[in-house]
Amino acid sequence: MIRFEDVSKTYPGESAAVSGFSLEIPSHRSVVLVGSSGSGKTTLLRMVNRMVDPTSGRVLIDDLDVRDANPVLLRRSIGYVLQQGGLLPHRTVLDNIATVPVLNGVSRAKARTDALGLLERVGLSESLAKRYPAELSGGQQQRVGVARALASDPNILLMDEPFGAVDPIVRRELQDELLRLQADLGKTILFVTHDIDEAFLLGDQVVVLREHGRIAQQGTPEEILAHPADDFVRDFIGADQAQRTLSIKNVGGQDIAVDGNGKPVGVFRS
Ligand SMILES: Nc1ncnc2c1ncn2[C@@H]1O[C@H](COP(=O)(O)OP(=O)(O)OP(=O)(O)O)[C@@H](O)[C@H]1O
Repeated sequence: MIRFEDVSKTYPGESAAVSGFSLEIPSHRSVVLVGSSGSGKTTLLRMVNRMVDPTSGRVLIDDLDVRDANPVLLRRSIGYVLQQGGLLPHRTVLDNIATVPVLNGVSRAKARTDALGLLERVGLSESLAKRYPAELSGGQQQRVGVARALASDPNILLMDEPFGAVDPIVRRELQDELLRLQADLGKTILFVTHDIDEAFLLGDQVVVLREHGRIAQQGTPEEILAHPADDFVRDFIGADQAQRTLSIKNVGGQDIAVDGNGKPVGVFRS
């Protein structure tokens, strides 16, 4: 469990990036922070592994104040996936994945064998193991980034716009892969995005942020979609947009769903 207790962060010379944010992320669940650029998402995520220390308030992991943890060991114990993969350019795919286990004292041979298993887990062929990051597609790099984050078998995964830089089709594949992995592994995931559709797809709970990390609404995707808290949330989720407004049309005895423009989007099955 991760708990943010009334945390604020003001960077030197700036107005508050985050102001009075509190949230509990239950173990084995995925929570998505979604908000516009500058709403404080990355700042909040980085408070968990102490890449950012709050100006006030505290962050707890299973009742341990992260400020009492050694930052290096804390970071090694938490998986972290970034938008650009964050892979080490001069290390092969296999050694990128094996890096943290080796730092944690696992033998290089075992770490490499485990890394091969992880490649398969994230849907990559073993034939990529000896390549360097620059020899991979963007989507493959992100998969390696996920494998690397999983390598030390962390309880917590922090994911900062991990699929933001790939095209929509690859992005959808990566999202499906993450859902499959999460069904298997049950990690505690804190995921950051500015894409509300991604948030609804991946989050057990979704937290919609306004500026300064203020929570506009938190709930399941269903709750937020069914009952947006206010006009800010309604606008943010596009509740009134044609593609979210569905109705039923009967065509030759078959019920189909059409959006607000009358465009068919699906079929009802009994
Ligand atoms: N190291 C820093 N020094 C000064 N100001 C910072 C620093 N990091 C972030 N900020 C500021 O804090 C605010 C929140 O930034 P943050 O990156 O947390 O937001 P975000 O929601 O993740 O944005 P994005 O979606 O663009 O990544 C912004 O106004 C940003 O300019």
